[in-house]
Amino acid sequence: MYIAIEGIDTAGKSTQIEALRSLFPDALITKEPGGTTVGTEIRNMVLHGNLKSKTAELLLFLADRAEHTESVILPNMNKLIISDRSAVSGMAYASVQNLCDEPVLVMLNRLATGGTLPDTVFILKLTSEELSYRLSQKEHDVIESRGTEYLLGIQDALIASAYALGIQTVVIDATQSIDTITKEITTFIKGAL
Ligand SMILES: Nc1ncnc2c1ncn2[C@@H]1O[C@H](COP(=O)(O)OP(=O)(O)OP(=O)(O)O)[C@@H](O)[C@H]1O
Ligand SMILES: Cc1cn([C@H]2C[C@H](O)[C@@H](COP(=O)(O)O)O2)c(=O)[nH]c1=O
Repeated sequence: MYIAIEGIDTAGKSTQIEALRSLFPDALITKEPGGTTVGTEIRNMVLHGNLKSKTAELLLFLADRAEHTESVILPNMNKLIISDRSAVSGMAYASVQNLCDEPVLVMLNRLATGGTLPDTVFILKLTSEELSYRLSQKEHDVIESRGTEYLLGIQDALIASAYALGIQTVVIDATQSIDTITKEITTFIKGAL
């Protein structure tokens, strides 16, 4: 089973992934962008570089996804795969840039993944207040520096994108305690395994 934890920046994805790592020791834990050696370079280029072109940004995330699918996801399809982000983020973050229509984004993400998409995504949903607070507690990368309103728009787009890709979606209130969220995700995974 292939699942992804989704949510806007600071929603609590990495925190949940670390909890799931100890609860599911045999699972393959990975992430996008940066789940491969090449992907780490792409991640640095996009998030900490000086890209001018939004189209180049989209294509680099797609390149990361193609490399990640071929070298991490496909060889481990016999395991429980838990990924921090997926094509759902790819669709959602790109959709607010107005570079191309939704069907084109679906097509590009299907090309990058060869159609291998998560079986289920868990979308951690933040309130505006909690997002502002969590962002105020950290240094911002290129995308986080685009601000709260921008990220809240992406949060809506995450749900729409999972639907457009036909992926089963569980939306979780990310302002709940860390343990409550972990239990919600764990109960679902155990029921599906
Ligand atoms: N349920 C929670 N309640 C309160 N604080 C939380 C919760 N989950 C995570 N946090 C805190 O919010 C911050 C962001 O969490 P985390 O790094 O897990 O988010 P993320 O979604 O992986 O972020 P990013 O996408 O920016 O890497 C951290 O300081 C973390 O301790
Ligand atoms: C996969 C993907 C990600 N992004 C954005 C989302 C975040 O702002 C960063 C990744 O940072 P994180 O610490 O791993 O959350 O990149 C994007 O714009 N497009 C994508 O396809």
